[in-house]
Amino acid sequence: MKQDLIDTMPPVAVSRETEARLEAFLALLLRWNARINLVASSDPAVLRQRHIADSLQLLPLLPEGEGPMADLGSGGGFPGLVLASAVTRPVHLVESDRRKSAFLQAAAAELGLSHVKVHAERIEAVSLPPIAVLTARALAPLEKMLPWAERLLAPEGVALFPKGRNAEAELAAAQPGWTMAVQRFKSMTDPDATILKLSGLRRAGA
Ligand SMILES: C[S@@+](CC[C@H](N)C(=O)[O-])C[C@H]1O[C@@H](n2cnc3c(N)ncnc32)[C@H](O)[C@@H]1O
Repeated sequence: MKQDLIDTMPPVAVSRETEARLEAFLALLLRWNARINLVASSDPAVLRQRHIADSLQLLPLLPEGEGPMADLGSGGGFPGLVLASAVTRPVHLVESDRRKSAFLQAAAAELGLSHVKVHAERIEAVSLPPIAVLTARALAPLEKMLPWAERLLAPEGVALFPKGRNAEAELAAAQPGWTMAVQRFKSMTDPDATILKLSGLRRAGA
């Protein structure tokens, strides 16, 4: 496994249009969160920092171009729907929980994000076009996600996985059986977190 040193994330600026979409998204999230459990906190300041800013920091790491993106286990829309508010490429959100996927569908419609497609099904079964950039936050250990990533990514595709303090342990556990290049980026929103950028993911010996 090729490993690169940690890079520091650049600050993320978004357009006024995206900011307005994110404010509308926040209002919708708070409304739905009163009925279904989408996020633990209902404090707008916490949601802006811990969820919206945390998701937006992936923006500068997206590969160039308009190749499709997929976010696995999107939950309340993090990071997938937040990123979709700032990009024009097709975005697939995969979320098997029916109530959460209904929220994602309603949010995409209300924000006018016609490039978003919500898949209310399990990652293991979902059928997607070859994916240029795959994201997943707080979903599963790397060991479990790599086979999903391998199945869904285009040959030149990259995966962006925000990870907590166990990032290195997860990498070590997942390493046997895979070749890939790994870049690490320090999270701007959580001093203990690292964003892993994986490319060239292949089964060892394949
Ligand atoms: C802990 S939540 C994280 C949600 C969001 N990514 C975030 O960071 O706030 C994990 C989400 O993944 C979904 N999920 C877990 N396993 C899944 C699977 N195999 N297929 C589809 N969705 C799955 C769950 O329903 C849940 O909404």
